[in-house]
Amino acid sequence: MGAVTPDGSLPLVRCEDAARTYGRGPGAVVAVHGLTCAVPPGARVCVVGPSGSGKSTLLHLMAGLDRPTTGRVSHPGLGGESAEGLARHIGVVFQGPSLLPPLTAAENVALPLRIDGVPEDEVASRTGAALVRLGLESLAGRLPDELSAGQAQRVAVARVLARGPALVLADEPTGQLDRATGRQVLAVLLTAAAELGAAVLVTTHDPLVARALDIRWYMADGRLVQPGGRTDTRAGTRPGTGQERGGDRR
Ligand SMILES: Nc1ncnc2c1ncn2[C@@H]1O[C@H](COP(=O)(O)OP(=O)(O)OP(=O)(O)O)[C@@H](O)[C@H]1O
Repeated sequence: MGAVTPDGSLPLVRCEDAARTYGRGPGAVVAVHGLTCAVPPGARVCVVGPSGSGKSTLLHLMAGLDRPTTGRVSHPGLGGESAEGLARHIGVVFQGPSLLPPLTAAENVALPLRIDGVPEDEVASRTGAALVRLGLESLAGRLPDELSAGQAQRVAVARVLARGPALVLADEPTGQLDRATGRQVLAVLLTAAAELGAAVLVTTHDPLVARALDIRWYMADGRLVQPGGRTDTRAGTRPGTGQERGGDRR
């Protein structure tokens, strides 16, 4: 547990001097250098930076999919640190195709709920609601092969949102879509997350995507930097302020 965010709530995720190095010895790559940052409930954060700047590594650390080599990543606002507990509270949207090919769109959305042991009538209602929220009800019976890339990505978003996460982490969710489709997918993601009260953190290279979010963190060479290029040793968030970097960070 740790300090609260400016509005008094515990951050959903907090990185304290978290670093991740891949490999050892002379070939080691420091993907992120001691990052300190936090995402409070309901925040809409964009992590912007060029390819290789460490955005995905940061997202994986926040999701609990990877561990920092040094420093700490914690989830004080999510009431538990186990991997299983985190998976229920954090939804991850990946860049590329992530649907299971033999399952229909609806079955893909329902699968994590079934794995969670949700009763079957509730699986049906939550799946239906998620598909409607993403405008996919007419595509519920289609297989992934029968969907466009944008439709498939919307199903992936529906699958994440059906579990009712407190935090959605989206790694370049529009990276493989054309610009118009990408914007549409991002818009429905943000609207649906807002309806559910979920915080969102999106990584992107695309300044247009970044503009759709309230808070922008910039990364370069594994560090959080200010837009002008200075290293930002701590990034924090106050939801809805449109700030470029944090004020009170922890
Ligand atoms: N599994 C790995 N093994 C070795 N190096 C890695 C590994 N994953 C990432 N890296 C390196 O870590 C650095 C940061 O990579 P990361 O994928 O986090 O950047 P990114 O900003 O998300 O890039 P992109 O926008 O291209 O996805 C890069 O130099 C990358 O080559």
